Amino acid sequence: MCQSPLHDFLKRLPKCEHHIHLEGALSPALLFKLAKQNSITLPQGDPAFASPDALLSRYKDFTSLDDFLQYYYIGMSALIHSADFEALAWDYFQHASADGVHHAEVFFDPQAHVSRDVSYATVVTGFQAACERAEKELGITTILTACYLRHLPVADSLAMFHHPDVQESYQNGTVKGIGLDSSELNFPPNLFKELYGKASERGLRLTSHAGEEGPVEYIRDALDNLGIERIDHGIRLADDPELMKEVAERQIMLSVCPISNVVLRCVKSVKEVPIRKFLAAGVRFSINSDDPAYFGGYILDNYCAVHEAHDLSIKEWETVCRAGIEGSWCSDKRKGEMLSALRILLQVWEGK
Ligand SMILES: Nc1ncnc2[nH]cnc12
Ligand SMILES: [Zn+2]
Repeated sequence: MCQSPLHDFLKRLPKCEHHIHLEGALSPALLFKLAKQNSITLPQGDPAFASPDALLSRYKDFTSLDDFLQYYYIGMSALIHSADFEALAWDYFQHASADGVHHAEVFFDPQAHVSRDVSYATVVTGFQAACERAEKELGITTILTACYLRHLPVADSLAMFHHPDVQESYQNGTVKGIGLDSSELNFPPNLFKELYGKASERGLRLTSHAGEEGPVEYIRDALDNLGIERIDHGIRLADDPELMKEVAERQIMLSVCPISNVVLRCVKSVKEVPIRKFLAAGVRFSINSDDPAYFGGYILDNYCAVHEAHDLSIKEWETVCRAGIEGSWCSDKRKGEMLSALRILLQVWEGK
């Protein structure tokens, strides 16, 4: 818990999370439990896999995005049955609820499972069950977004997109958007122009990681060639004031992940995340956890870290919270409910 007098206020803000990879919510404890249940052998040669505690310690030492990703993909090897995916997502939703999340737009990586012979239907059935439970038991509304892996050949992403089960999930609305993730450097967004064109024709929501480890030119590329309506991370946007102005004018939201940026060494500290530049330029952004089980912080930890580093006023927190609600892909009715919750919180807080 942070020491700020605003901790309770930050916790009670009606938060929307837009950047959380469900596979990144796999704690070492759950990973080891599922690996045992499913008779999966974890890498013997790496001392990090000696125990859940050893793995947690290794997570404190990531040197780059790719260094993290090797553990992220190994971790997934423990996920086999629908019930495993459901347990994973349910674990995340419970954390999210405790942190004051009202609406969560969650990523998953279909290619990383299908390549291990775990079917798309198995993955989606499990995640969807947890989403339904989150709405019923925790009042959290959800949207599932399928991310495509940019380190794999483009043809793989197209084959996945056209798979009948994937098309069915887009048709019936179980999965509403697509994203692009994994290793960023040397995999510019324009490689995936055809994929995004097809997704746009299908009426899907479009987002992409850009400007995390990669340069600001990848953000321009993703906007121009993929037609994205949201930018995941996007911290390099501050390197190009003209583009920053355009993103602000077009009301394109960034899903910023401050603790992730520090842990993966994209910045030296949360102070270096350009929160104040974005606020000054009118760039809309939300604050998110990315891969909470790997980076040691869920969404509220990220809010607290931003507060500690940038000392936002109540008015500025209102701006951030409102941008997150308005930039969500849920219905206007749902946005209205969250905006009322924000209004009520602000009234109560002013009266204190
Ligand atoms: N931070 C991140 N960047 C790119 N791909 C990811 N997949 C999971 N987390 C990621
Ligand atoms: Zn991410």
